[in-house]
Parts: sequence; structure tokens; C-alpha cells
Amino acid sequence: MTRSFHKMHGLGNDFAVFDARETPLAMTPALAAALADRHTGIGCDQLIVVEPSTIADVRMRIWNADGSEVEACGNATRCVAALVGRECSIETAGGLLSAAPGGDGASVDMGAPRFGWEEIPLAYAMDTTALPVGWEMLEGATAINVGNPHLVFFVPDLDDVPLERLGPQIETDPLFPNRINVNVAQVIDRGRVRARTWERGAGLTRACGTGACATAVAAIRAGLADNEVTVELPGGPLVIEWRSGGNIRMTGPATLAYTGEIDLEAFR
Ligand SMILES: N[C@@H](CCC[C@H](N)C(=O)O)C(=O)O
Repeated sequence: MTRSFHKMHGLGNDFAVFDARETPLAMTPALAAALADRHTGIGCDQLIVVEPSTIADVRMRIWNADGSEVEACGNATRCVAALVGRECSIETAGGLLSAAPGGDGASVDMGAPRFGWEEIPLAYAMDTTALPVGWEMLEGATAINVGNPHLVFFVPDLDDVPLERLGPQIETDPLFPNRINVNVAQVIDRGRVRARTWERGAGLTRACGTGACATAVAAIRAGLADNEVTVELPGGPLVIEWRSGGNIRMTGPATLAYTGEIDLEAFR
């Protein structure tokens, strides 16, 4: 018995999306990791299951490539909005979101960022606007929860940062009890920021929607950028809007690569 899935991506951050609104699907961390494997599975950064919701139009569940279930995924939220095909509310473990498809993608209200050390979460109390710790050249990060936990390091030159080496070290530091997503960002001007992300549970990706949100919020809050910022990721740009005290709006593309069929029993 096979099950259909949609291979989708947002700026190259790719997903296997299972629509379980009518036929339930029992996902487990082990099955998610097996399906996400790029050699023996479908291959993706995150696996997404769209389910019915009692409080929203749909519920979106998210598993990283390593099988960990997580609270938020910005790029996948746009893909789910494109799949639903109309303005909709989306229940996630990180909060209730609202999204509207449009153009080649969607615009999403990602909710309000949180800055409290226990909301990130960090292991103990400290100033989250400039963490008093460092990992080699990466120091003074801002910690933000935008549904999921992020660090943002502003650096003079993005290309000088060995993120593939420092990313996993920071992700798994005991300071972060739930691990953390690691963003490095370079401010180009008040409307443009370049960024790269080491994603918790997935590694380096071509784009991270929540990473772009965290980066823009950190830049705006530090007075380095205006309220609308284009975050330029390796896979392309996302537009992020935020005002202090308000919700984050993220706008960008959502692409359907193909629809396939897979025998899930072969992966269990
Ligand atoms: N690619 C995503 C983020 C996916 C989850 C993240 N790796 C985590 O563990 O929190 C995005 O577009 O936001």
C-alpha cells in the first residue's frame, strides 16, 4: 500500500509533505529520519505532516531530518499555505499561525518573538540581547524564540565563518537544553541582511524561514535595520516585517517540485 507525498521547497529548504487531513498517518521519529535520508529515503531537510485541527484550519507537524519533532518551520508553513490554497490558520507546536497564499508563494503571520532566557530556552538566566559567551570568532549572540529557538550572530563577513564546524558545536552546547538553530548574519544596509543558518537537527540548509525571522528581528531590535528587511539566504531572499511589540510577517516563495508515491511499510 503506497502513500502519496508532495516534495516541496522554500528557497531550496526542502520538505516531504504528507497530507493526512483525510487519511491519518502514524509518523514516528525513526520513520521521519528514514524518509528524510538523502541516500535511501525521499531526502529532505524536514518532513511535514498536515493533519486536521480542532482549533485551526489545519495542523502542521514538523520533523527534522534527524527525526526530532520541532515546533516551527517558516519555509514549510508557506508550502502548507500553498497546498491549502486559500487564506488559512495553521496550528503548530510553536503557536497558531495565519497564512495567505499569493504570487509564487505565501505570506505568513509568524506570531510574536520571545526574548526571555527561559522562553528560548537557555539553561540559566542571562542577557539574551548579547549572550556573554562565545565560540571562537562567534560572540555576543542574540537569542530569540520565533516559535523555535534561534541564536543570531552579527559578523563583518559571512563567508569567513566556518559554520559547518561551529554550528554543530553551538547547537549541542549544554547552554541550550533543547538544542538551538544557529544563524550568522551580515548587515548590508538598513533594508538588507545576508544570513546563513546551521539548523538544529538538519545542518546547513539553503534557507531557514524562522532563521530569517530571527535575524531580521535581531537586526531591527538592535537598531541596525528598518522595520522591513530583505534577508538574503543562500537559496534566495525572504522579506520580513516586524515592529516592536508586534507579530512577524514573512513573505516568500513556496514551490511544488513533484508529487510521488512511497511504500511507508518498507521504512518502518
Ligand atoms: N527550515 C525551517 C526550520 C526547521 C526547524 C528547525 N531546524 C528547528 O529544529 O527548530 C524554517 O524554514 O524555519
